[in-house]
Amino acid sequence: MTVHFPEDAASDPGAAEDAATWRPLAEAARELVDLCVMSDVDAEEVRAAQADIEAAVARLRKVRRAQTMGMEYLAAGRRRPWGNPVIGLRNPIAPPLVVHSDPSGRVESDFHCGAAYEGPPGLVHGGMVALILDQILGHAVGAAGRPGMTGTLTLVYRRGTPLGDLRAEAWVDREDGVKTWAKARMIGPQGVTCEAEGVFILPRAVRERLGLPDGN
Ligand SMILES: CC(C)(COP(=O)(O)OP(=O)(O)OC[C@H]1O[C@@H](n2cnc3c(N)ncnc32)[C@H](O)[C@@H]1OP(=O)(O)O)[C@@H](O)C(=O)NCCC(=O)NCCSC(=O)Cc1ccccc1
Repeated sequence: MTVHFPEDAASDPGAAEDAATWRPLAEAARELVDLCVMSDVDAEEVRAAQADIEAAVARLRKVRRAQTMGMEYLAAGRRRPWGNPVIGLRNPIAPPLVVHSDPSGRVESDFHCGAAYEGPPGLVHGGMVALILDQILGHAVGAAGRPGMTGTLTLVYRRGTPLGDLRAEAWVDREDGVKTWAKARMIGPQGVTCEAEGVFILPRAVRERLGLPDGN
């Protein structure tokens, strides 16, 4: 089974222009998220900032899309994962990761997790670690031409993942019929912090739509 879905740039000619408009907004909002946690200004400054944010929100909500970006672009046969919470360039809660991949399914990303992702003091929340590893496992199977949904995700937290600069790596381990196993690891300054394995399956409904025989 080899399935390739259209890549953003090739099938989405307006993407660069739209990204130039929206990316800076998300970057500003990301810094805002960080400062909601880290700022130490006085109460008067906080209230003034709140009024500024409310003014920006009033501008942005003048026009709201009818459905999410994922759904809208899927209907047009394209992909624009800009709302994705790990890689989405329009999503302020995404670090965001820039993921590099090759056709064998090896993927890697160097990224930064700041104070907004803190779980235990000084450490990245374990759910965030799982989120990031799940995402890059998905990239690995997709890059290898075997995209799918996570069926089972297994995580082993070896040591705490410190906030700051991090690296995530993933690769395809094996495949059997419609199932693909991929492995991933999170790496901090002291080495591997978490190892993950995912079983990815292209849902039956999609297999049937694409005319893919089960088990091949
Ligand atoms: C699609 C599936 C997982 C499986 O359904 P169907 O296609 O109907 O399965 P079918 O019954 O045809 O069995 C076929 C074979 O598979 C086996 N098998 C079955 N289930 C499991 C299992 N759970 N785990 C392991 N194996 C399982 C089953 O035994 C059989 O094996 P066999 O051939 O006999 O050896 C469905 O339950 C589902 O949609 N779950 C929700 C998934 C979801 O929401 N995930 C989170 C969102 S994704 C995300 O966020 C990450 C991401 C980020 C970026 C990019 C990409 C991804």
